[in-house]
Amino acid sequence: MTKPRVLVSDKLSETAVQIFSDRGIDVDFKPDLGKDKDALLAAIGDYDGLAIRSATKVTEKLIGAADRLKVIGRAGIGVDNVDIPAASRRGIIVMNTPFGNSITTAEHAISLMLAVARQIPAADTSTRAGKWEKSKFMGTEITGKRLGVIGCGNIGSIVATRAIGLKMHVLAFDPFLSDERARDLGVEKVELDELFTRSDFITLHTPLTDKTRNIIDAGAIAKMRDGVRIINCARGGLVSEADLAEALKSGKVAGAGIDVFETEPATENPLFDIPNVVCTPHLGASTAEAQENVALQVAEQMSDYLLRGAVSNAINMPSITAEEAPVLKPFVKLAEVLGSFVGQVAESAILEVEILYDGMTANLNTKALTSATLAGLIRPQVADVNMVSAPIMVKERGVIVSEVKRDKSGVFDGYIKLTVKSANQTRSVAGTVFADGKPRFIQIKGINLDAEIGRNMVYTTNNDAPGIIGILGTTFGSNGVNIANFQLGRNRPGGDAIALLYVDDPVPEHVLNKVREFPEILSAKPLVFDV
Ligand SMILES: NC(=O)C1=CN([C@@H]2O[C@H](COP(=O)(O)OP(=O)(O)OC[C@H]3O[C@@H](n4cnc5c(N)ncnc54)[C@H](O)[C@@H]3O)[C@@H](O)[C@H]2O)C=CC1
Ligand SMILES: O=C(O)C(=O)COP(=O)(O)O
Repeated sequence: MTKPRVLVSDKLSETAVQIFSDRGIDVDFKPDLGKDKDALLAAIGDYDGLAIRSATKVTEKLIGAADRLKVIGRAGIGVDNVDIPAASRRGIIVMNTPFGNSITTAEHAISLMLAVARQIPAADTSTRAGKWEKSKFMGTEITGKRLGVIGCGNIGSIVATRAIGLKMHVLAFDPFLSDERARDLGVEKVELDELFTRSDFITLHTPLTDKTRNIIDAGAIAKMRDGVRIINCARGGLVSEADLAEALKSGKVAGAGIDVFETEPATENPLFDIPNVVCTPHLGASTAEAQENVALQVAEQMSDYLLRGAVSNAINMPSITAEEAPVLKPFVKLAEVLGSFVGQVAESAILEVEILYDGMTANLNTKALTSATLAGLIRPQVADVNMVSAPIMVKERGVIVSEVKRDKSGVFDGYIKLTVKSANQTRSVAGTVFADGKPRFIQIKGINLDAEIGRNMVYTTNNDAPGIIGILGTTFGSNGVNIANFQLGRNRPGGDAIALLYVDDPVPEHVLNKVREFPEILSAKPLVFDV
């Protein structure tokens, strides 16, 4: 295996570089490259992995030039700077480090809240200027005040518990916050409008999505208490800067603590000229501790993926642990082969896919196996597809996918059965992995068999009549096609029958046509499997 190559294009701790090198990965540490779009575009084609923070914008254009890229690792939480659908379509895994900087960011939100409440930056500047303006900087106490937390996930809940420690009453709005979790945290769960109308301070901790963009705008501010203070340590774009600036000028909003901006780096901004606004340059995650955490974690995760196929904290792919990866590998192969079989024989548009996990296969990572099945299924139509891109591509095509799990029901410890409904037919194929670690077909069209899977195969459907073995054996043999393995099956004597032949080399079309001339042979298809 050639050594994977990783580019670090943002200011990550050098711990990341050390870890990549120690794990045997070639690493280029170019912390300023992320800011230079053109240089990054020119360089990206040489790398298998890209490690970033928020300064590198991973656009569709960049992904289009990333011919070798397999993984993007975000040393941090927010991945709104990565075009995830574009990465998924190209089969590139996007992973983040969901906990490494959350305490640090929560602490920054609390710091900004206190700094705004007591106008510490302005008081500092004034004092250093020799003004001693004691009465100008009258503050507000936070004890007993209501803090509204919008988004009560990792960071929001840390902020909430810290604020409770500071004797604040916390109101939380988060559509995914359960009553039980709210009780455990000691917060009052409320709807957004109630949070707006009752809070003295409001802090934002949601990701930036189409739903959360401008969650605080003029309309939201109008519902708030006069003199409310707003803290944004999550993402610029959650708060309309123009509307906030107006509300600060009118006095409706008494102060704001802003770490993140609609456009970053923010060198000019409508908020900069307004007093009672405390600004920091996206420092939420910037502590030595957090930066060590996220650098270490992202480098370990990316190395595990590039070297061992383990997937953790991926946004666009189910997790696969390093221990699980080798166990799962033959079943991933089996799943791909099952999908590939149907994908190669299907003649009309696929409408529905059902994957049945029987016995021990139901206890494996079926999400990953389903992704592999889908990749095999659509690879005959879209060559450049893998476990990351297959689910999104299948979804884009409107195909309904379902998974069924059940206890062991037959002679095998477990097997996978794929049933695919297309416009004019329903097809099914089942397989398992034998003790030798190799996948086998055990059923096709409901007909039992035990077929070894080779790279080149021929699949025929035929009438159950005498002489089929002779027809296939003689026609192939007289045309120089060597058969490695031959499997026959039928649903009942004289009924539907199939044959599956594992051949040494691809069978030329003119030889298949000769086979097709026999009236007993209903169809003959060449198949290729990546085994
Ligand atoms: N300033 C900085 O340097 C940093 C900023 N961040 C930002 O903080 C954000 C939150 O991080 P975590 O708490 O770790 O994420 P998380 O995923 O644990 O929590 C986000 C919460 O927001 C909730 N949410 C989603 N849509 C919502 C909506 N419409 N209204 C209310 N709640 C909604 C989710 O249910 C979830 O509980 C990140 O997405 C990132 O953008 C994160 C780290 C550092
Ligand atoms: O982790 C996040 O979401 C952050 O916003 C931190 O950003 P940064 O890594 O400091 O550029």
